[in-house]
Amino acid sequence: MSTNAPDLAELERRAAERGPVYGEGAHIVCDNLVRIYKTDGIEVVALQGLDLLVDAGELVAIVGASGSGKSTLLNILSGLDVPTAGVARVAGSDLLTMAARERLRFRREQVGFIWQQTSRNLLPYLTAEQNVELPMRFAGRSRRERATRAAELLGMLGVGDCAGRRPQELSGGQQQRIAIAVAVANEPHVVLADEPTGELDTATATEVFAALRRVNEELGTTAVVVTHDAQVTERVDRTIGIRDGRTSSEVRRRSADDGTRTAEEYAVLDRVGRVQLPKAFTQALDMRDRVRLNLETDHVGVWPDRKTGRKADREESDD
Ligand SMILES: Nc1ncnc2c1ncn2[C@@H]1O[C@H](COP(=O)(O)OP(=O)(O)OP(=O)(O)O)[C@@H](O)[C@H]1O
Repeated sequence: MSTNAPDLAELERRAAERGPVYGEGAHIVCDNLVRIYKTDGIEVVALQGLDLLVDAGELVAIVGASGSGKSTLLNILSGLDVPTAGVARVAGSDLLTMAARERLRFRREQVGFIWQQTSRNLLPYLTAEQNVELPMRFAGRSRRERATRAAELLGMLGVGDCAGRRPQELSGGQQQRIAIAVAVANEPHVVLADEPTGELDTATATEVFAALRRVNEELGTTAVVVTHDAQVTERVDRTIGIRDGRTSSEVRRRSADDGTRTAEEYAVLDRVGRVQLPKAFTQALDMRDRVRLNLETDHVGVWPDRKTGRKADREESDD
């Protein structure tokens, strides 16, 4: 062995010198997250190295084409599904290494989930109030505490008058607002919603999204919403685009002092320096296989490779 090899103390010193760990301080951390489904010997890579950071108290929307991996991501973050590889952490809980008992507790107490299908969120034979109390019963809360919190949440979400009614006696919008109350009953760190307004008309969808926003603002619950609803994406500050199982783009919206909203689109730069160019850009310039890069003082230029770009071929044959 070379006498120059670093000893243990030196290796520890070097490790301590490295910068902060990726996602340190973030509430939700996905680092190179992979989920492969195996059915009948066929492998489907639903997530292929997805990176995502969400801060505590944020409300973010996730968008993407059908099959891009949105539901897979939410199922992992909610503890329903286990990733194949990578890192997934929610409020400090490691979703890869969690034991079964911890996972059950995580699902009951740390996250709340709202499904698109109103019928999936509530038990049909219980009243709205009983539905909200149920997760608190599982968490061992007293009868009085359960009743007080259920009444507070239903009132806050504008469905206090529905407390004694069963789901079939309620509209879709009322059911979804009660589902939000159920999801946050145990004061979870995070609420996850998969197309919560997907089955609703525009006016009702607005009310349901307003209820979700209220929970985010007033209770401080971090919220991640998968949606196709432009109304939702226009109202959140951050919309994350997923393409082929990876985070590909991000739109940040800000409100100016006069109330107007401005949107800026970003591409995601991952830790190893990869950027996914939007399909519209690569198609417009016929970029494929490889591109030429140029470092300028304040930006990086990306050009189609003259040899592979079909337009370039045509231009060359025209010369
Ligand atoms: N349980 C499963 N077994 C096998 N393949 C699956 C399973 N769940 C999802 N997939 C596959 O993983 C990929 C991602 O699916 P996912 O449901 O996460 O996409 P999505 O973006 O939520 O789509 P949609 O908007 O249609 O709901 C798809 O190719 C899908 O067919």
